[in-house]
Amino acid sequence: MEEYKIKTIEEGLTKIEFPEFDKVSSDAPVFYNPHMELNRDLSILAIQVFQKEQKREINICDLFGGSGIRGIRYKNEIDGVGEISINDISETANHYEKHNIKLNNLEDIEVYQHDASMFLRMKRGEFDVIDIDPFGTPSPFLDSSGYCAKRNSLLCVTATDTSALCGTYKEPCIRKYNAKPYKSEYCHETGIRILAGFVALTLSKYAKCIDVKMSHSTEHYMRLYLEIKKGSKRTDETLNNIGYISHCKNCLHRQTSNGLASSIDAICPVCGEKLIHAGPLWLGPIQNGEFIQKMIEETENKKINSEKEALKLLNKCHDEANAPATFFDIHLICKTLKISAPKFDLILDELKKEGFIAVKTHFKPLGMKTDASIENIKNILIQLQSKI
Ligand SMILES: C[S@@+](CC[C@H](N)C(=O)[O-])C[C@H]1O[C@@H](n2cnc3c(N)ncnc32)[C@H](O)[C@@H]1O
Ligand SMILES: [Zn+2]
Repeated sequence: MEEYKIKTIEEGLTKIEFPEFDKVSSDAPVFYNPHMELNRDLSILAIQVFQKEQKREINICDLFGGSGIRGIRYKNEIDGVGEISINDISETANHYEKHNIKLNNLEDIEVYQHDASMFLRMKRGEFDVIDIDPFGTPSPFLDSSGYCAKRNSLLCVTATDTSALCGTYKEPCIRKYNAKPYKSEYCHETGIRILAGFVALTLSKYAKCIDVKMSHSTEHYMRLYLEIKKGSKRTDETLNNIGYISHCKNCLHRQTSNGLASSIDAICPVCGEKLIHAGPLWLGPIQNGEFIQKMIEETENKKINSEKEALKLLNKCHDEANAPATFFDIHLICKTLKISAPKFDLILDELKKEGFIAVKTHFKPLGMKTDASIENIKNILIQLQSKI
């Protein structure tokens, strides 16, 4: 093994060492990204909540180990964990994973060197939690995850190819997720829904289906926490959540249509312009309020460095749980109306007074989720503007 200058970091209760590098990149001898600490902290909360709900010891697979930080933190910081399997295709990564297990005095962690898909194929039904954290897209590993995942298990999925999911260019999204994206003001939500839809469709061939417990889009990545259920009838039912979002870029109206091959309106019912479609994607819930509330409460029991940021995100995701798909960008609507934006909280209050759901979203600082129509929203903005 080559001699490297070693860097030591601490996350939660865990200490990790790996070869120092100048820039976070897949070229580093062993990959470590400090910007993913929030992702790892939230994973600890989500897996702990899952373990408590299951009321049993859980075995976890850290499929793309890198320095081993996830698997090692999961063993060190989550109660009720049995065996951990850390896998990575890189021999250097394996070396540091073993080193870091010793550094933290841990037992019941095995290190493997396999291609991720091969590993999942070999270990069918052995894991209660599978954590997929690859470079870029998780797409090539989802089929074997579907094959491996057992009934009532948790699948945690990271995607860092956000430009594909958000539709900066549509071809990569079609290639990787077999879905057409659209780069609207709410494209990060469309991206999460495309990812969830692709997982649901991929797993369905194994008669497995998803129940989204929590999801978020943060900085350069998206993350999903999915409880996996089994059964063909159940899977058929959840596939009713697959559909399309249609958007009018003239008046900003949007609508959803469930079903893979259902008929979709071509023309905006508000202004008569042509609608643009994104999908197939997941139109079912992408936040579970009860699960997220338990994650919020779990922060009391854990030492996480990102606590403030984690709580801010979790509270917003919690409030989004009962809101409909997509959100409105207040600045963009005001721009089309050629008025200045009233205070955000005033807009939310006014919509709520009129009986609508109106909440902020973690996706965008001035994003608003509501069941009000674009016409309702515009009327309220004009009324509030006239009072300024
Ligand atoms: C994004 S890093 C993992 C980071 C780690 N989970 C963390 O939180 O720090 C991706 C890792 O996957 C490994 N890898 C790449 N292709 C793989 C494959 N086909 N099968 C298994 N591991 C792979 C790389 O060696 C790298 O360590
Ligand atoms: Zn329109």
